Amino acid sequence: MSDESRPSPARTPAEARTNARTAAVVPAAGRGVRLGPGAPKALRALGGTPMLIHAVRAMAASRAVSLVVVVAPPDGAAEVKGLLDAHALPERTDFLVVPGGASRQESVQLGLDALPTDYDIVLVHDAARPLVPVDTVDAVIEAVREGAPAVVPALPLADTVKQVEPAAVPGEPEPVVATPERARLRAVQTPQGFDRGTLVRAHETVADNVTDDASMVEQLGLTVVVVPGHEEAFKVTRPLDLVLAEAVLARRRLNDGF
Ligand SMILES: Nc1ccn([C@@H]2O[C@H](COP(=O)(O)OP(=O)(O)OP(=O)(O)O)[C@@H](O)[C@H]2O)c(=O)n1
Ligand SMILES: C[C@](O)(CO)[C@H](O)COP(=O)(O)O
Repeated sequence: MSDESRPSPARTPAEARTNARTAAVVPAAGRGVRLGPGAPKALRALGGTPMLIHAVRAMAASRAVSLVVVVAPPDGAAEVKGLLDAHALPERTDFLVVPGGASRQESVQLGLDALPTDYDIVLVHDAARPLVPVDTVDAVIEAVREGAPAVVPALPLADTVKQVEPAAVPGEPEPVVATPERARLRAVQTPQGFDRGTLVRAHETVADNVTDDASMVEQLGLTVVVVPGHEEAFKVTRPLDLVLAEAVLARRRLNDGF
């Protein structure tokens, strides 16, 4: 039998993923209680543009991402659709908007339910991380394409971390019970990337209210791998984070000359 007529060997899952289509689910349904009173966090302005639009653009900046599913505040789907219509995305990128749920896990699940069948790689990206650079997005996708079932971008920690016994009475000093070895700790960011079947199974299996999708995959007993995260992929959680995000954006605009 000549080489040409020989049937090609069965493809491994990793090979099958080389040409897989990639979608990003962007949970944006949170209130942003820690940021303080105001509109839902994802709709608050950063550099004059809603944080959510920055996050969606960050996903669409990757040439590999052809669909972004935005999970809107439960009563804000129409408003979010209007915002996305008003802020152009690259022509290659479609978007869908679905209403979110009461927890982050529920919101991600609702986003996954809306995904068309022909997407095999899924990114989950917090709307609250509006400034993640495209190189980080691409590194996550590349690691999933190469065969990892779950990939997280992460950074080493700058602070020492203590494990404490939470105080019985709020405000009382908390006793330290352990100091984990810092060199082995990482602060995890998004987008987290998944083989779609793995993420769907994780959400079907793990019923707790988990805020980190990759940890659900860990609970299935599968290996999650880390790629380098980026300082600018930080999560806007508290008021000072918004000040920092404005400063990062202003520096980018200065560097880009607009
Ligand atoms: N019911 C929820 C809760 C959170 N999220 C999203 O999950 C991401 C990460 O959550 P976090 O930063 O904790 O946002 P909030 O839950 O809004 O913050 P807080 O706990 O301060 O209210 C955010 O993009 C948020 O919009 C969501 O889609 N649905
Ligand atoms: C997914 C995440 O951003 C990874 O750091 C984080 O777990 C979200 O947690 P939050 O409590 O919803 O902020």
